[in-house]
Amino acid sequence: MPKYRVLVSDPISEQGLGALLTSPDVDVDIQTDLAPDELKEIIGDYDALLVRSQTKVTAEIIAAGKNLRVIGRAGVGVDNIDTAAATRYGVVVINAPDGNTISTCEHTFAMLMAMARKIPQAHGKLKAGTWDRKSFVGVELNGKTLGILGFGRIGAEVAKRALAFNMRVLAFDPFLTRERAEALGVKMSTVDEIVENADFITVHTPLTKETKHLLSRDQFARMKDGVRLLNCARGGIIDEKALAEALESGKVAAAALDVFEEEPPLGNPLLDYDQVVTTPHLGASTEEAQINVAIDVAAELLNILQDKPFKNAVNLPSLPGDVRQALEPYLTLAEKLGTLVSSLTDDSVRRIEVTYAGKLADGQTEPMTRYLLKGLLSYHQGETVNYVNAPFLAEQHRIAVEETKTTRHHVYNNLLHVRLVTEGEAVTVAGTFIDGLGPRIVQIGDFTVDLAPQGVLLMTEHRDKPGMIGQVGTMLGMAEINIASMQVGRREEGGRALMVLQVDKTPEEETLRAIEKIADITKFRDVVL
Ligand SMILES: NC(=O)C1=CN([C@@H]2O[C@H](COP(=O)(O)OP(=O)(O)OC[C@H]3O[C@@H](n4cnc5c(N)ncnc54)[C@H](O)[C@@H]3O)[C@@H](O)[C@H]2O)C=CC1
Ligand SMILES: O=C(O)CCC(=O)C(=O)O
Repeated sequence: MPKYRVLVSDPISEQGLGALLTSPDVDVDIQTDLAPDELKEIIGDYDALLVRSQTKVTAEIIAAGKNLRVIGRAGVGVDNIDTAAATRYGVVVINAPDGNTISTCEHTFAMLMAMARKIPQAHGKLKAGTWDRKSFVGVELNGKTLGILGFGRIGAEVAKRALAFNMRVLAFDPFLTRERAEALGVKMSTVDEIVENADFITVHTPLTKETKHLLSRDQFARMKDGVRLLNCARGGIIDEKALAEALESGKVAAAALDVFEEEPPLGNPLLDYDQVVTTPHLGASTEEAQINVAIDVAAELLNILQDKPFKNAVNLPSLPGDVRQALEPYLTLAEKLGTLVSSLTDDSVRRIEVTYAGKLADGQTEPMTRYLLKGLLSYHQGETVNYVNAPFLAEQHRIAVEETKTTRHHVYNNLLHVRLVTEGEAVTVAGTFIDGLGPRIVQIGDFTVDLAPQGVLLMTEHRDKPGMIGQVGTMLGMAEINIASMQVGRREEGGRALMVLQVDKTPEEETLRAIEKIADITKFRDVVL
């Protein structure tokens, strides 16, 4: 009996979806002609939704997806998915960033050459019966300067091909380093340098607030006369109105467009210009790319559904496999400490102070804080909290999160210390990971303890006096609750003391309340880790 239901709502290569289609855990429904209302009506039945670019995954659809855990995009751009809404609802959004790089790069290059040699125009005229050799004089690429805005996967592949055609390549990307540019044989440049010096300019960024109209009137005014532009990334990176004016004036000699601000671009005046070579968003439309992206997204989707590590989440910071593996034990520890510290107070939480000490301070701490918040918030909010939405929910509850790192600790090689500050008090726990022993809780409040973070914990704070352990033990015995292990600690003889019992199952409410009422027990808590 399959455990998970996956809805595929756009045409995606079935060959590539093999891993999903053959998994005994998964039931796949392919329905590629759903209207938005129909999708909204049925999405509640599915654990995962798999789309290409046609399906608009709006906040409304995500809200209706009561069981939705993951949305997969068979491709790179996720602008058809409301990722902010997905984060709010704790739904992971994944994409397939590698599978269509080469196809999109090759398409860009095909467009570049088609534009330079006016191939589509000449083709059309000849097919219409006219042998015209005068109207289609083109330009060579040899020796020309190509400016690349956005030097990620596709931009870098375009550069390699341009260099093979003996072009000079200028590149701008906020993450491009001089060393990498030099190694690839391109010149690291500013946007202005590209705008002012390039014969051809191609954009390969995502569409964001910063890249919207990256090339607009101001930039066109500073370009070389007769510059040629390409957009095989996202409509809107080049300002379409400004482009139309620049084509009109002759400033821009030609443009090659695979993408548009509105798709399909019905009535878009750019389609009327003879100098515009165009395709209907075909960058990734090859047999290979469609199989590759489907394979990648199917594998990741399955990983998420089966709670295995995954890497291509768009709304979660990505962790290289080895980093994730090294962090794994601490992630579990962090989540358990979050639950434990939350169980120690009933007040509303204002601030969480997390200290990463020893070797924990050397690496990435964000994932541990995320897991800690998940444990902490789910103590009160249950299953609505997950690793995706925990930081968002903390922010929404106005819980301040403060991280401190200190590379040394006088006792432990690694220590995760959590102080939770509420309106009226502050409670503290700490844990460590000991090789050969596993995760250990080493501090509860101001008491030193040593216990594995697992199972049912009963914790009392009481006055240190004879008979306290016996009274609690007797009550548990009468309720047939077996004690697996016990820790006691005290500040000083006759002073405040702590008892932590690990028991085999959670006692009934009346047993818990009876223990709580024992004279000299000042605080009593139970928690399942
Ligand atoms: N036409 C089509 O069918 C396809 C289009 N695409 C689109 O191509 C674009 C690039 O894809 P990839 O190279 O795979 O992505 P990528 O993530 O590998 O590269 C994008 C690069 O843009 C850079 N960038 C971001 N903001 C920038 C800015 N303001 N100025 C300059 N660079 C900036 C990033 O640092 C990154 O290196 C995406 O928008 C994607 O959706 C991708 C595949 C197919
Ligand atoms: O699915 C497609 O063909 C569109 C590909 C695309 O634009 C992307 O991957 O960003």
